[in-house]
Amino acid sequence: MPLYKPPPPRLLLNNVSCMRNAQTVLRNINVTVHDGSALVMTGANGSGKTTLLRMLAGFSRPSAGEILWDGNDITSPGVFQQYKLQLNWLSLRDAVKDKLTVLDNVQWFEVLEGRCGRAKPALELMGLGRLMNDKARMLSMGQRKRLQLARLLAIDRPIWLLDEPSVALDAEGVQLLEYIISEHRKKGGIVIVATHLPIKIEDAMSLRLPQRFPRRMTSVDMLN
Ligand SMILES: Nc1ncnc2c1ncn2[C@@H]1O[C@H](COP(=O)(O)OP(=O)(O)OP(=O)(O)O)[C@@H](O)[C@H]1O
Repeated sequence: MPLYKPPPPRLLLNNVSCMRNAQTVLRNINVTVHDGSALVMTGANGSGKTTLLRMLAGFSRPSAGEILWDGNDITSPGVFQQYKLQLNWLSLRDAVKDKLTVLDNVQWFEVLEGRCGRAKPALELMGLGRLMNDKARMLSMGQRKRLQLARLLAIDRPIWLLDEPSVALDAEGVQLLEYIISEHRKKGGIVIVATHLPIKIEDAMSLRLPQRFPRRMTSVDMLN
């Protein structure tokens, strides 16, 4: 009788390490991520959160170890072309085009994705409905972040890589972020977040990256 072989995890970080300028930024990271799960990365400034997200996005390669998607190394050329279509990337650099309207800023990405009809509902959900026809340069920092989140919804890819997604959001914005993350996971989506600020994500795995250098006394310690 053939033995049942469970499917590989959607993502597997297998002993991933990263060197930058001859220094180790990340050492032997092991994480297993299945559909519908969330991973929250925390750690001091410079501990490597963005570096790990960038490797997951395929912008850079691990110096040792491997990142597997459905059991395949994401850096293999044939695999990477498929893998990158699974990703939705949100970073502090917002890639918002100031000269375009708020709606065009979302629809443009939607069209590139070969989709239509999601931009308006996504902007409404993120509370930007009445600003849709304004130029994006009119938006505040928090509104720009909401626009980025509307893009995630309009593009609707399964793996979300979010670098500091709650920065600049007000309390309602953070609740909306938590809501869309929860809804995405219900559909089997994966969410990987790097954050310094608390975000409520149910049953999330947590990865606290260690401080890279021995901590020196700062003026904050002296004040305390
Ligand atoms: N392209 C690069 N070349 C050299 N060093 C780099 C490069 N990118 C990042 N680093 C270094 O790698 C370390 C980790 O940076 P990273 O941005 O991943 O940290 P982080 O945990 O996201 O920090 P923060 O909380 O400040 O956002 C830092 O010391 C940084 O200087």
